[in-house]
Amino acid sequence: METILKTSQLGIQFGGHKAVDNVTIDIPKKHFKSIIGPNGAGKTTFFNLISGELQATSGEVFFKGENISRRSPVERTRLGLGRSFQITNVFPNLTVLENVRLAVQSREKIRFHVLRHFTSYKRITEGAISILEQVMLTNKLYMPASQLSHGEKRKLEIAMLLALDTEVLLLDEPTAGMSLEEVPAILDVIRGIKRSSEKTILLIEHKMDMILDLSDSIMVLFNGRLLADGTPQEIMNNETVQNAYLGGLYDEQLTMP
Ligand SMILES: Nc1ncnc2c1ncn2[C@@H]1O[C@H](COP(=O)(O)OP(=O)(O)OP(=O)(O)O)[C@@H](O)[C@H]1O
Repeated sequence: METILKTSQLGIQFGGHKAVDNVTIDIPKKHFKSIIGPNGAGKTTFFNLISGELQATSGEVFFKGENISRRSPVERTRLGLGRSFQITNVFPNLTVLENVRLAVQSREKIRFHVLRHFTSYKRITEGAISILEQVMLTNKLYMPASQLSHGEKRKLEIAMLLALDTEVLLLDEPTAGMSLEEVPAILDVIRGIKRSSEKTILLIEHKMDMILDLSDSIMVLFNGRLLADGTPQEIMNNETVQNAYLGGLYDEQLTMP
């Protein structure tokens, strides 16, 4: 399968600390890759280097063969790399539908570099509703965003990311801060996006059940370095990964209150 995203010896240093160190990966189109590793391993920093929030101090990022290492976050979004916090913030007093409609409108602006959009109100509303169907929020269309539960807010964030309609989605811990009861709903949403679309998805998560359920491949970061990259089966059976991360993770989960 054709490569859509590639990093080559990518790295960034903060002071003397290499937060991401020499990471080379190749992600095929329509692939689902999860990124795991202990706290502080460099996962979010790696996302920031891909999305352009941070400029690499070494190495390169390629999107569809083009070196995008010097491009801004907005330019990268325009090319097709979407990350949830790049989009307009959620407006708490606006309804769910109004928020997603604005996100659809902002896509038109990002795409066509224009300050005024000429797309019809009806088409934008229909687009927004179809995205809200995907994230299972159509029962909350007219609820102000501020009144949503935490889990529903994360669904709204995913909806606003989908509204950008980028080929690559970067999801950074979509279940963070959720109650255990809310997790299956987000899992269903992500599973649905994976099943029904042409998107390439990169997911940072700590919940191993979810990762194993969704991933085509998993990369493991440890101290900024790529410790392993392989199928879920290969990663689960990898002794180095077991020793460095998975063993500890399960101990942690077992001792959690
Ligand atoms: N802007 C920054 N300035 C200085 N240090 C930073 C900056 N961003 C990240 N770091 C450091 O880089 C390392 C990697 O952080 P990062 O947030 O990428 O880890 P992570 O794997 O996403 O962790 P977590 O699972 O806790 O979210 C950490 O030591 C962090 O303190």
